[in-house]
Amino acid sequence: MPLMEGRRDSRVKRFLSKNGLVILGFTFILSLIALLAVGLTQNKNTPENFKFGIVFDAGSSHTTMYIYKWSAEKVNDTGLVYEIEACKVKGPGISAFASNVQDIPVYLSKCMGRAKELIPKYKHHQTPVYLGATAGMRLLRMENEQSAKRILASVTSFLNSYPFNFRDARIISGSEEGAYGWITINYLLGKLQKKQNSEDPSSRKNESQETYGALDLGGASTQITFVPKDTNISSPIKFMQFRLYGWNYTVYTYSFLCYGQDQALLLKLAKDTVETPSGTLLDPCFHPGYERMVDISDLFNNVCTREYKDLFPFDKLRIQGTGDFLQCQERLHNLFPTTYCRYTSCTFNGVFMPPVHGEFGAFSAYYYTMKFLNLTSDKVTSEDMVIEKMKQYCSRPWKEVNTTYADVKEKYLSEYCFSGTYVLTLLQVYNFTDYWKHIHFMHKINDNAEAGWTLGYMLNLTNMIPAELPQPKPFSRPTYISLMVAFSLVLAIVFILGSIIFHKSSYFQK
Ligand SMILES: Nc1ccn([C@@H]2O[C@H](COP(=O)(O)OP(=O)(O)OP(=O)(O)O)[C@@H](O)[C@H]2O)c(=O)n1
Ligand SMILES: [Ca+2]
Repeated sequence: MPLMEGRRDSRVKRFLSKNGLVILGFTFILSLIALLAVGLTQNKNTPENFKFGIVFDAGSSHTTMYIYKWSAEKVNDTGLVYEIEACKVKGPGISAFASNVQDIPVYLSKCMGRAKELIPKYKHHQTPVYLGATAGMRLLRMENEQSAKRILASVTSFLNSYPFNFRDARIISGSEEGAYGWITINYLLGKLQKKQNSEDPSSRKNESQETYGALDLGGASTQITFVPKDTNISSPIKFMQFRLYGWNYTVYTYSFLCYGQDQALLLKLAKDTVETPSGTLLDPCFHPGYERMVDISDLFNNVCTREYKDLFPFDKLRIQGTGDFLQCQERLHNLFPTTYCRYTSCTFNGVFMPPVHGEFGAFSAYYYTMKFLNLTSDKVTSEDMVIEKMKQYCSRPWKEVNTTYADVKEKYLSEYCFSGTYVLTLLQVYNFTDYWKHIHFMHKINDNAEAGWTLGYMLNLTNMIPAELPQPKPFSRPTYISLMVAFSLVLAIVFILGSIIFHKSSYFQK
């Protein structure tokens, strides 16, 4: 019996040494293939999952609806958000609806219809909708808080009736407007994510100065925002602190209410009327031959001009253009009192501002005006070049200008002499005189999105800009896959070679 058992044992051993290794090897290779398949499937490119966001910019002169689109997988990277639509709402700014709030649904419905068309239906419920109102509504709130509330309530109930994820409709502050504009342009210019490549902490200071300052000019207010050279100076205005992608920023921002283009023109006309009360105003800021009638009640029935209100023996003002840039500029300088300053440095009206520093992006009405005047090119490197152009442009007869640019809206066209002079004067007051080449007039940045506060607002509210740098993965996906394949192959080859050697040696031993 023991002999029989011994023989069976050795047969089993032989079977195992002959076929066992083959079975094991086969199983091993199958496992490797499975491992690779799982790795590759897990890491393969799935179709991109896009997200959308809607922001209404309810400005003083008009409302625009922006739709942004980005990849859900790359949510914390930067420069990946695209503006896919800028729908201009037909009509004035929302503050003009104080006495006819019932018309707000009709006013906003066309652009909301566009949003429904452009965003896939199954994404509607997760698409956030925000409306931010700026200086026009700030002024209305100062004049009549109830009216401002009624307008926002009507906007809220209308936007809520859509299948989107409506978040809120509110008046944003001037500092928010300035800060979000600064975030937008630096995000789009790649100034924030560029830091990811820097590993040298000593370069932190220089790098933080690399951001662009932001200059925004609207119809009713204007903002200036930048990282000052010296952030340790004592400031009566709290600097804003941001931590973005692992870096700290100390940012100065100020919003001048009533110093947007439209309100500044009213301010100028009101001051002129008070200083030389006459039914006819010879105005150097309009082209020779241009005429416009303005109601005195409209001119002074306004938060920005009411301090000049007086009794006049006429109720209409006739404006007659004389087209003289230098005289226009002299008049505009009167809007910016600079003599009084309690701090180390000021802009105007005694407002603290550190000296301007770094490169600046100038957008909205800065851009519209300078674009029309053909002054946005980088070849315009000095203020003198702008002055020469303005002298010549303002002196052109209105008739000639009107026929040359027949396709430009008359409201805009008639005011480009004024607004060009205003832009130049405002920048002089900010002290950009010897700094002109550092101003970059911009509209759409890198074909991604328009410069303005809306994108920064949405990035912030959807937490798309992390405070800390996302931890980079040790290997990129192609490297990871190649390494997996290479090591699996090496393992397989070693195993096959090993089993052949083992098999042969046990055969010879027999
Ligand atoms: N092609 C254009 C478009 C606008 N404008 C002028 O630009 C100013 C409005 O600029 P905008 O940035 O649209 O202002 P709002 O956002 O409406 O105003 P705010 O930011 O002050 O609320 C107005 O004076 C308008 O006449 C212009 O000159 N040319
Ligand atoms: Ca604006």
